[in-house]
Amino acid sequence: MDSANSLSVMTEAGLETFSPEQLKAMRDEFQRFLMAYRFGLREIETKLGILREEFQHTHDYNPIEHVSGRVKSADSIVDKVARKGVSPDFASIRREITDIAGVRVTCSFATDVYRLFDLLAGQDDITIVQVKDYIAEPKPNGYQSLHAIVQVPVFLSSGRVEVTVEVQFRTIAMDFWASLEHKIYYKYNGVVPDGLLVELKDAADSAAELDARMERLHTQLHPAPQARPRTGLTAV
Ligand SMILES: Nc1nc2c(ncn2[C@@H]2O[C@H](COP(=O)(O)OP(=O)(O)OP(=O)(O)O)[C@@H](O)[C@H]2O)c(=O)[nH]1
Ligand SMILES: Nc1ncnc2c1ncn2[C@@H]1O[C@H](COP(=O)(O)OP(=O)(O)OP(=O)(O)O)[C@@H](O)[C@H]1O
Repeated sequence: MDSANSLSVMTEAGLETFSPEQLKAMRDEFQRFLMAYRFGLREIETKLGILREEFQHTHDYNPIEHVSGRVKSADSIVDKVARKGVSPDFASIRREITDIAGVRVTCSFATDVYRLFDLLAGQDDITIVQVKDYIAEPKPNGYQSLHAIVQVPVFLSSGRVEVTVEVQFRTIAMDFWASLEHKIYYKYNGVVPDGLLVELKDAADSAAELDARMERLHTQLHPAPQARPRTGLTAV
């Protein structure tokens, strides 16, 4: 073994030494593991892009303000594996860490949040693993969003794999609040002073009120479409 380039690591089995070839194989396996998540992310982004474009064309209305996606960094995965006490093997990480690929869909109105969720969830290649509705039941700190853990098929040269993706649906106001709260949480290392927590909860309530007002105004501008007289024509 080329001891100059080998690496010794203390594992549960004791001190283990890895050769350069073994290290390269581990790196390749990790890259392949992450690659599937990149493809899964792309599939979901494509589905959302299609819904957005088709909705604009058919209804002259765009329910999506913004879509952002990310694959968790290696450091962030390692941190989360340690924090949650997940066994450090690919099968366990795949099963337990469900937000390695994540997409955030920002809509103008809460009705669009649910509409988008229904349109994505209703697609027959999408499997819904879990839904958390923090809009119907906000977190105690005021956080609101609709979270869905979904699986989407990706076709690799080795065959079909189901990739898990976390999709967060929220309004602009919810997103504004969440990004500020995230910054505050990190600035105070998770120990936010009580006064700030109260202000944040108050701001979340104001954001929810603003959402409700904007939705009411929007409904006046765009009343729910009336049923059209039947013409015998079928729209595609
Ligand atoms: N800013 C902000 N983001 C949140 C909050 N709660 C959840 N999120 C976001 O939503 C993600 C998943 O949250 P949950 O669906 O509640 O998942 P969980 O059960 O807490 O599991 P984790 O993925 O371990 O956080 C987080 O990684 C954040 O991106 C919150 O209070 N503030
Ligand atoms: N589903 C998602 N879609 C898009 N962006 C996300 C999603 N989840 C988190 N992010 C963003 O990705 C960035 C990196 O986050 P990271 O993956 O390190 O941690 P996290 O998911 O926020 O938290 P945790 O590791 O505790 O689950 C942050 O700016 C975060 O807001």
